[in-house]
Amino acid sequence: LKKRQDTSTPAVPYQQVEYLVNIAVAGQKLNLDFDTGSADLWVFSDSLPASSKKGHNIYTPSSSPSYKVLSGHKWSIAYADGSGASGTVGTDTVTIGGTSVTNQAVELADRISSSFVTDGLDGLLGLSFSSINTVKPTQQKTWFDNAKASLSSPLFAAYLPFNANGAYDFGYLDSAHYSGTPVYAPVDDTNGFWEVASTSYKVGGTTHSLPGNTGILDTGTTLALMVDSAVSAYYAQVSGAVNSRSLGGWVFPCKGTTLPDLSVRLGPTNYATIPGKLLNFQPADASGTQCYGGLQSVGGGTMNVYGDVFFNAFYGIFDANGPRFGFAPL
Ligand SMILES: Cc1cc(CN)n(C)n1
Repeated sequence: LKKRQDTSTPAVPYQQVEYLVNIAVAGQKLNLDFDTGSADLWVFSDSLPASSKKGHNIYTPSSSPSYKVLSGHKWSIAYADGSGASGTVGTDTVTIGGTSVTNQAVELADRISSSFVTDGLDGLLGLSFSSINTVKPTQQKTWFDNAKASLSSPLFAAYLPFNANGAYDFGYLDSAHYSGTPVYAPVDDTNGFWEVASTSYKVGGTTHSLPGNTGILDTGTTLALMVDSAVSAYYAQVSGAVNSRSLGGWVFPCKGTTLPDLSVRLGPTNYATIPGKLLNFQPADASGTQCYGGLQSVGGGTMNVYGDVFFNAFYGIFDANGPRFGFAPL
């Protein structure tokens, strides 16, 4: 698994950093973004315009003897960051690590939004619940849903250390990827996400309650996105922090700032503490004067999004038995 840092200045509320994993679709190797916040497996296909295909690995169904068209099926997905893709559907054998799934729905993109052209990925592999897969008229299952019966345990775990190679462990927990003992929170899959109760947080020695709030564990989102009251309370602890419209979110002086830790409650009991040093995402402007925060606003609603910033601090365990989400410090 390779981490790719998107170094462009954020023009949108948060950047997409891809965790690229090499998978083989019928022997054709592709770098896919493993996304626990969506349920579609889609790939750059040869039906894309030549300009979109440049620099990418392209899946060519015609050169795969095991590919079958899923006739009359279409898909179309729109992500929270404004990106999107759509196309047709087939099935093929998809192998990750040592596990192959035959007749896996592989969604062929014939249209993709511009951000995917510049990103180093060749598609996405959805790892949320299959209930939000976008294929019509017959909804399709995720690779994990199809694979889990053949795994030693019906779980996978995300190991995504900051600025280092990471891994996804399917079917087992790798003790080299975490410390201590994992703690677990019940998952409510009603919305198709790995969603847990997240009703309070701690910053600067104060505990703040967020009655009725939840959080989704989303490896496809780069940052931690929380409701505005929490984001304001956090940056109130950071001198010089401002919410900059022009820079696309909360920024603070790069020089001389020590960011506070942020503890978020996951489930009924446990808090996960993200060290402040992981909450400095990147310089927000060419001069490097202002730095862009790893915590940004989720916009409206009561659902926080715990993205890669969270996984930079915690091994994340997605366990279909329950379902439940476990975490342990890296
Ligand atoms: C492409 C993509 C995936 C996600 C998270 N599920 N976002 C926000 N964008």
